[in-house]
Amino acid sequence: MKVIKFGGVALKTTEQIKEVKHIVENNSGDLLVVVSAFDKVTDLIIEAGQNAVTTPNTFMETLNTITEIHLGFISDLEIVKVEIKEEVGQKMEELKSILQGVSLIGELTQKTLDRLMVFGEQLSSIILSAYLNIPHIASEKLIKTDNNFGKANVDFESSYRLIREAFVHFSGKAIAPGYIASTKKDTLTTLGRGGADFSAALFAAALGARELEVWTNQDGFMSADPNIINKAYAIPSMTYTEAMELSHFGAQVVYPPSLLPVYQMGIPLHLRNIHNTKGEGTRVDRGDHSKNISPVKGISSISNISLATIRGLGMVGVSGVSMRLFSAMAEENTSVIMISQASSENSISFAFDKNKKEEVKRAIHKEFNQEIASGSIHKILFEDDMSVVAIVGEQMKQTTGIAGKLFEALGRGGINTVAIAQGAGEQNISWVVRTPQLRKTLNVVHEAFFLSEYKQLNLFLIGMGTVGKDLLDQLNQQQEKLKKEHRLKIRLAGIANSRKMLFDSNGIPFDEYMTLLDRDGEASSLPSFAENVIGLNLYNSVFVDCTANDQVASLYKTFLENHVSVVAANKVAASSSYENYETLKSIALNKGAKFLFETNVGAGLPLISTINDLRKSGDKILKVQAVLSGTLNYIFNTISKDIPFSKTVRLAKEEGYAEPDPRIDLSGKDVQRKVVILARESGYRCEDTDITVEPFIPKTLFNGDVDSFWKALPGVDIDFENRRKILEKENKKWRFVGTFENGKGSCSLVEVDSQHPFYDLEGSNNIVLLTTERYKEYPMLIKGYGAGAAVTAAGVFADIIKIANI
Ligand SMILES: NC(=O)C1=CN([C@@H]2O[C@H](COP(=O)(O)OP(=O)(O)OC[C@H]3O[C@@H](n4cnc5c(N)ncnc54)[C@H](O)[C@@H]3O)[C@@H](O)[C@H]2O)C=CC1
Ligand SMILES: N[C@@H](CC=O)C(=O)O
Repeated sequence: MKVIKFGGVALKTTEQIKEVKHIVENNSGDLLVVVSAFDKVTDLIIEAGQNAVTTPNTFMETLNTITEIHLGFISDLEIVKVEIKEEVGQKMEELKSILQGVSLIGELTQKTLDRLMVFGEQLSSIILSAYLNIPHIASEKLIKTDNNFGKANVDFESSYRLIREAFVHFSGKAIAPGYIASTKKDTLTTLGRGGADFSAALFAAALGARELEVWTNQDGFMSADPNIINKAYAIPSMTYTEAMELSHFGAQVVYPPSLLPVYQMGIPLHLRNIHNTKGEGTRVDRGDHSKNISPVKGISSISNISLATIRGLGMVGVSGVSMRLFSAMAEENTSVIMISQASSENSISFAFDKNKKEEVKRAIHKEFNQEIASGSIHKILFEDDMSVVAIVGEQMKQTTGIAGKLFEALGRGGINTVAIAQGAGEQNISWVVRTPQLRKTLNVVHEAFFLSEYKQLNLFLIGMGTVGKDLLDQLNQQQEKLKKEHRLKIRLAGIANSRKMLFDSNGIPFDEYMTLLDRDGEASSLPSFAENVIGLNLYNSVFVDCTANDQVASLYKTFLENHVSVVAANKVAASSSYENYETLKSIALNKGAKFLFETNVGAGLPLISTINDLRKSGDKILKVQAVLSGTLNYIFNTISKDIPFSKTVRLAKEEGYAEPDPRIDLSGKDVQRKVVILARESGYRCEDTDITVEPFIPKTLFNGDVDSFWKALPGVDIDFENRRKILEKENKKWRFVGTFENGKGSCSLVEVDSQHPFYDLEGSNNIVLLTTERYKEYPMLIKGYGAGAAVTAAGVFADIIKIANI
């Protein structure tokens, strides 16, 4: 014998019902088909009952809809038996007269509601019996319950006996309505919403079925809620305990009480999807599932939860507090979904359905009246808009590090866990989060336990000039390699230039971003960019700043506070006031985000990271002497009798070395910023006023706007040429040198001879001499390209990858 159950969602359309017929016909051997009401019918019956109470006769409209649904199926399924139409007509008359009674009395008791609701399953089983051409069995006569109407408790012994007696000579196929039952005195009852699963499980258990197959519109138990996680997949197999745990914490695949009868009798449960009949579904049985790759089987979650916390020193060491609390909840018929109690016992928190808040309040105040009055319970706190999330798996108890991995992932995702619980059975860890963080929580945990094959970063980039564009090209070229060799996926979730911005949480293709930005982008606005980044709430979000803009730099604080890491090519933030620099660093630390700006000094050269590594290993930076401007070094290497100073500046701009506003380079400001950043990273509380700058061109050039600067610039060419000739004769070179010692420093143009370590410094190269306690006599030397699109973009890229920790 096999039992197959079809839920209402699998009985939604004529096509689905035709599929049901295939499934039934393809099952050879003895078969019992258990059915729910047709889709939506139970809800319509409840609606009709409620209408009957409030406004007499308005139920007729709903009743007509119910009639139409059933007659519609009879006609579409081409059921020609006249008796079926008559039987359905009779049932509808019966239903109507009960509704009229409800309307007259103006009251709808749970008992009467049960009386109404049985019609759904009765009608569907009558029609399907005719369509499938198999006999119909009256389940209500075989499943016996108490009179707890609405969700009656099953009398297993009597039910099993009656079912076995009814089937003693059975062979072939039959159909039975699910959900409905009756008391000892034959009063009709129901088994609770979803109870048709339960009926099927009772039949399967009583008859020792070889399998119970349940057809819904889902592929089975999923690794996480597929409405939230689009990468969720069906779990092929699991134990009864795992299924029970997942169901308890919100996985709505099978009605949880149904698991007990099949578990007790060891009957395999197979969950299938009517929309995917070829799919494997999920098998729940006593088999050994320990060979599964992940010890965590699935994640489930329940929203619409409230959390109550009771605090009081008077609870410490007092026995029976929990017992009293939960008995009080039981008296109010309130189910406690999760409990968390600190070992100090001075507080206990529990999660429950938010609709039960009044009952919970009443129960606490009634039970702990005296303790509240005496102050031994001093605080009762209710928090709404909560969700409970659980990871479930029987193998979790044999695996160390699950909790560590879970809470590390949550921490990195910036998710605050409000309460935590893990039973001694170690088959689940459940925790409470605020509902707005639920989506991110599920993503983070799903990735940590199920998709750890790939790590994903979500990038948001502002600035698509020299550096930004090159970065996007490099990301495009490297993406496959990163996926293959490092299991890292980089998703471009948002971009902006000064005109437009575009977001797509599924990823903007790296090779099409400009076309898409132009076509679909909205007007650029920094506050709205930040709102989008934070609103999207994607895990592993990274903001990348490839502008030189101070307004963009002012967004970092908000990003870091919201656990979005920041990678900045822009030097404004790290060289702003020490207070701001320190604040950003400490927010990043506290929020588990990263604030990285390696390219702020020496472009792609590993300067900041080297200084950090030296300091972490106990070294102390004593002095730094450096050439830090790619632009200036290029200018002083390029200037000649044929190429005047003003032209070298233009060339530096064209080469992509100069700042968007080249006056920042020529004024020495850019080098001053870099020295400030190096001093700070070396551990000194340095402000820009601690680093003096000696200008080498007249300050008047910096008055006015950039256009007037370009116009005035050739005015200094003759003076420069005269100075250059003398320098050439002396076989010297100009180097703009930045230096600091003990947190104080300077930037100035220095003439170096061929003996000087900075003499041979080609093109736009930078050089840095680090004198430390360990590198004292022979300072450490770092040298190489100090500006330019490719090397800077590569430096930004390296910072991004550091965030992924691969
Ligand atoms: N070019 C280089 O060699 C290096 C540059 N950097 C830094 O990288 C940053 C970018 O430099 P480049 O790419 O060379 O400059 P760029 O001028 O070529 O690009 C900057 C881009 O930012 C855009 N932008 C400015 N404000 C914006 C806003 N509010 N919203 C959207 N977009 C905005 C501009 O339209 C421009 O396209 C600068 O902070 C620079 O100091 C750092 C190391 C080396
Ligand atoms: N304008 C800068 C670019 C790098 O920081 C320079 O020329 O060094």
